[in-house]
Amino acid sequence: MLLKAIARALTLEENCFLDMYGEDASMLSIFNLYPPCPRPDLAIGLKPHADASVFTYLMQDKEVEGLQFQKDDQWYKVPVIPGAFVINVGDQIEIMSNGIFKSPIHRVVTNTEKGRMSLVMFCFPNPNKEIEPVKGLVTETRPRLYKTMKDYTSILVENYQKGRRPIEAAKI
Ligand SMILES: O=C(O)CCC(=O)C(=O)O
Ligand SMILES: [Fe+2]
Repeated sequence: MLLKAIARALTLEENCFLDMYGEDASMLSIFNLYPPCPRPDLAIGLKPHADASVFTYLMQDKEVEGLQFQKDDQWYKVPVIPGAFVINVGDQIEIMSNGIFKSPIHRVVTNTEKGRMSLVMFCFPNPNKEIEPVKGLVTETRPRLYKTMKDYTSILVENYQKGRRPIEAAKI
């Protein structure tokens, strides 16, 4: 649905993202638990990162804030809206859209009072499937910015603990 909507928003053939994503895609679900922290100034809940997924569906704690997104070197809080999903664009949409959709940097901060829980669901194509910028988004004025990639999750694993963004490995 979302992939079709993105294609239509860019006036592209509506299956162009979906065909690359494939029918045997997977979803990885993780519960995150952030206990209260006596020194939020010293300890981060989740360090700044961008998601390696195509999309991420996030169900936040219904009471406790903590998620922040970075834009122009500033951090912006995501408000708590009980029952709402936050849908985040991951690195693989950045690649497929040739950089039109950006996979944003985000982090989770702790607080002294309350623990926080979240449920994240990452959508990944099959690791054998190749992803690359869709043809309709590569033009003379907007050259191709990313390589053809496969098994992007393993590129994340190679780079994450070294503090490097996996998307850098995909850039031409
Ligand atoms: O806990 C959250 O609100 C966000 C978690 C997150 O960004 C992640 O697991 O990638
Ligand atoms: Fe994340």
